[in-house]
Amino acid sequence: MSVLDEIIEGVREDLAERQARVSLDELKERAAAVPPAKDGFAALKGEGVRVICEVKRSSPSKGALAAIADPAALAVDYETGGASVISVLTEQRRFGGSLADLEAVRAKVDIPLLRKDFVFSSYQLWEARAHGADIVLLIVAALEQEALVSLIERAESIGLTPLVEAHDEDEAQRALDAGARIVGINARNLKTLEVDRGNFARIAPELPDHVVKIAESGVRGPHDLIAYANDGADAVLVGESLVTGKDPKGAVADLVAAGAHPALRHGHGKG
Ligand SMILES: O=P(O)(O)OC[C@@H](O)[C@@H](O)c1c[nH]c2ccccc12
Repeated sequence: MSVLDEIIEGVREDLAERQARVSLDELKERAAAVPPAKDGFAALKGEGVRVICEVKRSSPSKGALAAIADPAALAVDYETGGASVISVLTEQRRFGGSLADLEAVRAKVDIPLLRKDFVFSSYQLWEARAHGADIVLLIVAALEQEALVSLIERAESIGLTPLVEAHDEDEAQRALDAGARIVGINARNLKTLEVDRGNFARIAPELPDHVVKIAESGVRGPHDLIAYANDGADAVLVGESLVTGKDPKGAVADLVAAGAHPALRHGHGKG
C-alpha cells in the first residue's frame, strides 16, 4: 500500500466518526451561517508571484516539524508578512491538523484560506466551507476521474475554489480534462514522498495560459521561488521552511519581495 493509500484509509476512519456526530444538513446550516467564500482565483493570479503559506505541524516524510500551539498567531504572521492565501492542513494523523485549526485561523485573518486535506466526498467540501475555507485542495492521485469532475463541480457550486493537485504529466492532463482552473504541481510524490523540484518546469509549459499555476513543496527560500517563477509559477505553496524557521513573518516577507519584482527573474532562468 502506498503512503497515499495509508493516509486516505485514516482519513476515511476519522471522517466516518465526524459524520456520525454531525449530519450533512447540520453542516449545510453552518455553512449558510458563515460569511460567503472569498475569491481564491483572484487572490492567486495577478502581478508577481503570490505566496501561499501553510500551517503544518508534521508530515509523513519528516515527522514532527513544529508544535504550533497557536495556529492563528502563525497565520497572522503569515498575513502580516504578505501571504496571499493561507493553507491549513486539517488531516489529523500524519499532519497533526484539524478543522479546529482552520476555524481558529479563520477567526483571525482576512485573506482566503485553503483547506488542505485528502478530500473525496462532498461532505468534506461542506465541512471546509462551514469552517471558513474559501479554497479546497483536490488531489488527482487520490481520486478517480469521475469523482474529480464531480468534486470540482460541487466545490464551485458551494462557493469554494478548487485547487487541483497533480505531480506528473498524466495527472496534470486529468486536472485539465476535469475543468481545473487552478493547478498545483507538487514536487513531492505522495505515493513515494520523493521530492523533485524539476516537476514544475516539466509540466507547467503544458498548461494553458489561462490556468493558474502553483508550485507546491520544497521551497526553502527566495532562491527556489525565483526558480519556480522563471518556470512560470503564478504562486508557490510553502510549508516546512516557514514552520521550522525562527521568523516566519520575515521569511514570508522575503519570499513576497522576491516574487513582487518580476525584474528579479531575469538572469535566473534556465537560459
Ligand atoms: O512543506 P513544504 O515542502 O513547503 O510543502 C508544502 C505543501 O506543498 C505540502 O504540504 C503539500 C502539497 N500537497 C499536499 C497534499 C497533502 C498534504 C500536504 C501537501
